[in-house]
Amino acid sequence: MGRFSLSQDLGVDLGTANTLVFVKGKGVVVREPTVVAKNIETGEIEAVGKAARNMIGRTPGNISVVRPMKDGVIADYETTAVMMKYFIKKAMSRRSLFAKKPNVMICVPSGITMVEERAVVDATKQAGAKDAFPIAEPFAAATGAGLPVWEPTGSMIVDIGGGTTEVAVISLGGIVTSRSIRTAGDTIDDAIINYIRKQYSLLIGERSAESIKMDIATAGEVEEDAELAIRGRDLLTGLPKTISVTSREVAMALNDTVEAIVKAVKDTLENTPPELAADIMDRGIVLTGGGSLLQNLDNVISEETQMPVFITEEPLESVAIGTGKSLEYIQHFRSHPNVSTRPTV
Ligand SMILES: Nc1ncnc2c1ncn2[C@@H]1O[C@H](COP(=O)(O)OP(=O)(O)OP(=O)(O)O)[C@@H](O)[C@H]1O
Repeated sequence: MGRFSLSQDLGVDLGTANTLVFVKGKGVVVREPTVVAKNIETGEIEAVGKAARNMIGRTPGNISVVRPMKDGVIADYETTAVMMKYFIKKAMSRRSLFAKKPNVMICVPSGITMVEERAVVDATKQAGAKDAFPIAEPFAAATGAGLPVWEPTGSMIVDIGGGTTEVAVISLGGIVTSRSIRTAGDTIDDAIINYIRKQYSLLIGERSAESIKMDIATAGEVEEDAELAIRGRDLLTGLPKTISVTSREVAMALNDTVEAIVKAVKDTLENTPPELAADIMDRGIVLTGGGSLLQNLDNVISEETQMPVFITEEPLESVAIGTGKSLEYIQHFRSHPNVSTRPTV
């Protein structure tokens, strides 16, 4: 198997919520929110990543904070390219900035269209890559989670990110069957915002919704009810107001979203050839992505599918690690169109 040996090749997880950069030989060196703050009047970039995220909902009129990725694909091309350039530069050591441009393995949702994939490849090159190699996100996630993706055994991965949930069964270096739905962490935040608006006539920001999700939200039945005070703007009086929400009511608000994720898993299992389904029964389903940290979601998936379910050790990093690791097998990918990696022209 031919190997790429350029030392500064990179793996990039260009996510809807977070962008991570993996440097060969070093591991994940950049973990930043996929957020950019722009000055609307001058068009200049004011902040990128964490600094920009801290500005969400707190900007004056001339600054706009944008999330250039939506549902796993590029929503704002120029901003994505500028942001990636910044992250790639940050990831590379100063010495290597003068060396050759890096090859970049970049993950894309498995349900991506050719046009959307082309945009990712072009943006990566615009950001400074010599060449860009797209890799299907669930394949990268499974590789990063340490599953035996190249072996003749069925591995099932469920990667729940910010914008997409990717479910795939992998065997012999290829995706045997998969589902990609645009329901994930962001959908949960939106469901929380909508619930609080309807129930309490209170408008809360996306960061408040995310803290509700991380602190008290649960999938399925709630055993121990928890409460959280939350601030927003009263839609009736227009004034700031604090209310208290419970995990039980939030769990109800999330029912549809959780159901959609469970359905994607079940649909994929239904399409899985019996031998591979037997392997998955033995080895279990592996969850990755930040969304897999929603409390009790692993148990709900396990109950609904009657399969063992495990959350990987570093759910937020699996895709980036897998993307980086896969750089070594680039030639292999070229002969596996199912993995979605093809050489770019
Ligand atoms: N403890 C937690 N509980 C629930 N959700 C969480 C937790 N931690 C992170 N998340 C959610 O995980 C999501 C981000 O996950 P991740 O970084 O894997 O996604 P991404 O790769 O950016 O998105 P995508 O793969 O869809 O493009 C966000 O929606 C975030 O709110």
